Amino acid sequence: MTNTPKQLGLLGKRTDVLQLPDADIEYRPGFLEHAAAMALFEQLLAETDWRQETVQVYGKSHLTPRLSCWMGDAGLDYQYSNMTMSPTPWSELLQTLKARLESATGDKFNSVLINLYRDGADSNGWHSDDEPELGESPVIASVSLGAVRDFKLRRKNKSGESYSLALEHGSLLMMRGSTQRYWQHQIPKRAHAGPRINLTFRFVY
Ligand SMILES: O=C(O)CCC(=O)C(=O)O
Ligand SMILES: [Fe+2]
Repeated sequence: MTNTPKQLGLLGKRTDVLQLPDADIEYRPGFLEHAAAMALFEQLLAETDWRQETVQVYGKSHLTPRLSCWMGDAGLDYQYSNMTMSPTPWSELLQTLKARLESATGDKFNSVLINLYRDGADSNGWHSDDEPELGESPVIASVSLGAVRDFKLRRKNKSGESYSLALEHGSLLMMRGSTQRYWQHQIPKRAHAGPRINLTFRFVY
């Protein structure tokens, strides 16, 4: 089944603003209607050119504990955890979702990193999306599909402040302003979790 723009129906009006210092984070559960989000998940799972990237950590090569695909406007190159990625051209499906996000948020995006967490053993370690190409105040729109996973936040300073949020199927998480400068985030492993797809729409300068 192919998603038409109409089938990518938006539902939720509820927005939770996380009250974290030096961060600007909003969570919108039910941003996508359940069935539309399910269809999007199935189509992305089947049609995405999934790859397992290699990263260098302290001079050693590691396979990332998830699959991913980088999609975006032609000519964009992007550094992510010491790897350079050239984007796959936009699919019609994700161009449609991008347009919906742009009208819902008022922001512009020219690329998306798609992650597949095959099961609860897949994860994403502590990081900030603070590469110079994302500008001073990166705006990141994160759409979650499939299994619920915990999104952990921790302050970069020594205050020990942290926060945990369950990212639900069909939800949208917006990160703006100084969030990446002062906070890190991660998706830890989780026992018995089913597959999950996450899309982080970004604007690369
Ligand atoms: O899977 C997620 O919700 C977060 C993904 C993420 O942080 C990233 O790709 O930079
Ligand atoms: Fe991230």
